[in-house]
Amino acid sequence: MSRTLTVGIAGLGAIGLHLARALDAGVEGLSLHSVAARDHDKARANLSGFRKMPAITDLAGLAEADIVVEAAPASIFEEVAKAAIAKGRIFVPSSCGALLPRMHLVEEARRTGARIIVPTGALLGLDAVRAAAEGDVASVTIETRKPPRGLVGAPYLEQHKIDVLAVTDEKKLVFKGNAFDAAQGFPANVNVAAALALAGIGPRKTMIEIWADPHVTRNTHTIRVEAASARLTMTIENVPSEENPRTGKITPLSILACLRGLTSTLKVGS
Ligand SMILES: NC(=O)C1=CN([C@@H]2O[C@H](COP(=O)(O)OP(=O)(O)OC[C@H]3O[C@@H](n4cnc5c(N)ncnc54)[C@H](OP(=O)(O)O)[C@@H]3O)[C@@H](O)[C@H]2O)C=CC1
Ligand SMILES: O=C([O-])CC(=O)C(=O)O
Repeated sequence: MSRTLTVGIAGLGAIGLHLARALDAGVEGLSLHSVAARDHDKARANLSGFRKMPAITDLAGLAEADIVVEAAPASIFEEVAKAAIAKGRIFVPSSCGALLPRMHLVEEARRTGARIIVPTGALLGLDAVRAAAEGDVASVTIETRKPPRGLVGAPYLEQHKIDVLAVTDEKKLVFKGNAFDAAQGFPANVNVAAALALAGIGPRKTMIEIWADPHVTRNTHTIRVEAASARLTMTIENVPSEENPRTGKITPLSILACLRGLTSTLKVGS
């Protein structure tokens, strides 16, 4: 019989709170152990209806759990990651764009026996991309189209004085480049490109276009892969979450599915 794995969650926002609720409702093989939040009073209020109250801890305290899920702003990614990896835990990052310039954490995990498991998150088809990348891949591209409010606040837009809220008529290409640069310029908007890059041919070769599109209501991502084994064209249209329009509602569900796969007897997909 496999044992129950405990879960700690950093951040109780669009991803973290939904995931915490799902775990509290009961998932075989998993138990919610602790959460870290910026505002503990708000966290206590959010957790008040829970069947079993998790500990409210600081970021380092999360590493007492077997699995640490990071669901917080990218700015605190390293603190969460380092503590979990130092203790040899399973680290599941949401802000996976923040992993790209910190690949030394993978080396550190190798040393401590930790695992870093990047969930598919708001994207799709990473099983097929990983499979294709076991063979020869000529190109991987992603086109991201979001309602303008889903891009507000990105440092790249501020640096280039692009006011996405003024995009009300024609859709506008606001960024074209590689996934590494996109993750720096849009740390809260294109984690999907980082996950795709890690699944496939890496952040410098994975190319992305980001469009502010007033005609879409959903965060829409289209992946195209040209490989020796297959040609992939896949689109996901994510319903933005109420709490954070940058984040698709599918993201906490994807992380839950990922966590379930860590303990389930029957696992589907690679
Ligand atoms: N991999 C993927 O496919 C996706 C990744 N993401 C990424 O996941 C991350 C989380 O997204 P989302 O849940 O939408 O973000 P939210 O902004 O909704 O939630 C983040 C939470 O973190 C909390 N927080 C802020 N500072 C700290 C701190 N020092 N310690 C503990 N908690 C803190 C915030 O609290 P407060 O509100 O009180 O400040 C908030 O509750 C983001 O980096 C986002 O870009 C999002 C979508 C898809
Ligand atoms: O990748 C992200 O950070 C979020 C995103 O695009 C989505 O939720 O569709």
